[in-house]
Amino acid sequence: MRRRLMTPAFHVDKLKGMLPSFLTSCTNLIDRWKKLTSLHGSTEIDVMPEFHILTGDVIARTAFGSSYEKGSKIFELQKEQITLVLEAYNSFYFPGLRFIPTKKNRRRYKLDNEIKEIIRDLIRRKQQGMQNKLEEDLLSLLLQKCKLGDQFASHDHNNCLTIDDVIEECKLFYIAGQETTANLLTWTMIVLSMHPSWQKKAREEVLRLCGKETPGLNNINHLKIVSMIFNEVLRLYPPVTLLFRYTKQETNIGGMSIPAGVETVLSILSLHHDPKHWGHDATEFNPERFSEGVAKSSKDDQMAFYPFGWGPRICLGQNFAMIEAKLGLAMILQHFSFQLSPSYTHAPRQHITLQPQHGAPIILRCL
Ligand code: HEM
Repeated sequence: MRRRLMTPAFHVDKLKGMLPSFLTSCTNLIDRWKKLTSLHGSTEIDVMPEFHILTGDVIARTAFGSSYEKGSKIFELQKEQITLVLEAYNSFYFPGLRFIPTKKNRRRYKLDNEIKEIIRDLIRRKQQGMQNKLEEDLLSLLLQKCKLGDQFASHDHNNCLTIDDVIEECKLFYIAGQETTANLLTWTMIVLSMHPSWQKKAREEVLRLCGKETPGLNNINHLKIVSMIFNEVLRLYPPVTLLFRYTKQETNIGGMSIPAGVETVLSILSLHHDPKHWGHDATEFNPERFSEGVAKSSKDDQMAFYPFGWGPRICLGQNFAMIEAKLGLAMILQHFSFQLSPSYTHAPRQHITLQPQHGAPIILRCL
């Protein structure tokens, strides 16, 4: 039910309305990089944290509209919370530990309350503002789906979101949308630095379609080479490497019977690197394999490409992420050329998402 109510917020028409927010964040990134390169015409920079700033900024603006600064504060707190949760996950465990008021647990409760309080306050303000004019941000769109009656009730309603649902959705936008898209852009910069001929092809395409003008939805939709590159990066370095499914009832998959109550794991990473589907060059970067589209990309024409999952739980933010990534990369290619720093070490590691373990130091040159 939550998914059905959330889906319209990611409809292409709604994404069009969010374009100014995408462009503001991308322009801020380009301006920041221009300043950094202004003295010598070039500079070395770790692009991974840069893309975290970009994608966090995009989500804060698109999720919270005019209140994006408060939204950014939520994300900062959430980042701290995720770090604490991961620490707890990786440390010694005994039942009930999370209820003991240790220093870290107290900090986690405090963060949780603070986040919820800021979101409640944002919702209150939005609801007051919505009586005057409709905003196009995700929070406003979700609130239009809420018949909250008692504004701060958290009991279940039929066919609408409760205030607690809205809070959870706001948190999910950030968790699902920030790091994944930042990783896609980070790996793309790394791979295009390793393969300068593809960097050149991508830049030529962007300049042919957009010149030096700020790109819009019309021209980014025609970026074929850039799309092929993104697909190949998503195949080799999928930000989400595993999909989990729980069998509610006995299920048959490919002739194998799986009883109810079993947690199954699909390794997207293994599937994307399997020579059976991708041929002898499965581990190599070759965007040409996507030249006739995703459906014809694998050797045996069997669908073996699942960076956004599949089926009823497929990523809701897929179009959102691709618009953001295309705008960001197109603007970077318009303004900079780039190569890997000699200090770069290639070490992909899975840390929630697939990331370069030692960062992505890149030398940027202003064009
Ligand atoms: C390159 C970027 C991204 C990748 C690779 C990615 C990948 C995924 C994957 C693999 C899933 C799980 C699907 C499944 O279980 O079958 C997922 C779910 C989800 N993603 Fe994304 N995602 C990306 C960006 C985003 C963005 C930008 C947003 C929102 C702004 C977003 C929102 C969501 C949501 C809400 C779900 C949960 C859907 C549900 O449970 O029904 N994602 N994503």
